[in-house]
Amino acid sequence: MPALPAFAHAVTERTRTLQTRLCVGLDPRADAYRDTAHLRLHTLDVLEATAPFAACVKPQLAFFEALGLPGFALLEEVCALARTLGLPVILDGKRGDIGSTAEAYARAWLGGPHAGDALTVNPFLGFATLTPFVAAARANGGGIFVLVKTSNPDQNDVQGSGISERVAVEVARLNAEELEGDAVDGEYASVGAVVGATHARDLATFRALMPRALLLLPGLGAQGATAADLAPAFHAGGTGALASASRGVQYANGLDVAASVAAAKRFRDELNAAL
Ligand SMILES: O=c1ccn([C@@H]2O[C@H](COP(=O)(O)O)[C@@H](O)[C@H]2O)c(=O)[nH]1
Repeated sequence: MPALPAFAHAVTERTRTLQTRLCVGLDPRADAYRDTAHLRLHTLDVLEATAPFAACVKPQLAFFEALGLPGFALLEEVCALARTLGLPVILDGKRGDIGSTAEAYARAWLGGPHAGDALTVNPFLGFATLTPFVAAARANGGGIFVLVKTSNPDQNDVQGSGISERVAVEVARLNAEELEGDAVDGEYASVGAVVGATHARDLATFRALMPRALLLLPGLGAQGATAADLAPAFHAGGTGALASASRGVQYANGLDVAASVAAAKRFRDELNAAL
């Protein structure tokens, strides 16, 4: 059997060791701060203070890109601090394009100077768009999370009528190709899937369709999803999924970092209680 992908293994180990299934999202919005220096300090503070309750961290690239060069510098700092804290980094960029451009995105975000351990990927251009991302993830011991069924209510406009299920089957195919042989409980391949925590009734279906995929479940907190509904996304032993909250942690009570810590701890505890 090939070596376990480092990203999936690291997340699963951290889940087991720290007993947390929470992914802390960082969406540093410029209008919440006096200036970029203030944004930088608060974002790094939130990351450091909430790390003990987190299985991983998910910076939303849009908020860093919106800051221009200082945003890229901050992203590097976030990734470096996360590594120091032992936190795997999922970059939420939702990239995807025709082959040559997808290759450049994959080089940039899964191997370049601002690289994370994993990246969210949009399959809308067709499954071939996934190829460079899958190759980069496998080569670097990283991961990707393919958008299967996003958390927003209007996803159905595009993802309904069986589209999400088709993408899920492709994710499962890629993972079966990677991890040959019988499934071993608690082992996951490089290709994960985004399934909104807001779709509680569909979680069991997507869990079954993609047995070797880590599921990233955004929508906890601000979008109304609650930890109590998420048990079907997990395997026995409580592995296989990461529930993500961004505003609900970073801005739990304005810019009060103690409130961010309390929120992260509460989400962690609620997720554990739901299993
Ligand atoms: O289906 C998806 C995929 C990604 N997101 C991103 O997650 C966070 C959610 O923020 P909250 O403050 O926890 O609502 C944000 O960066 C989204 O772009 C998502 O919401 N849904």
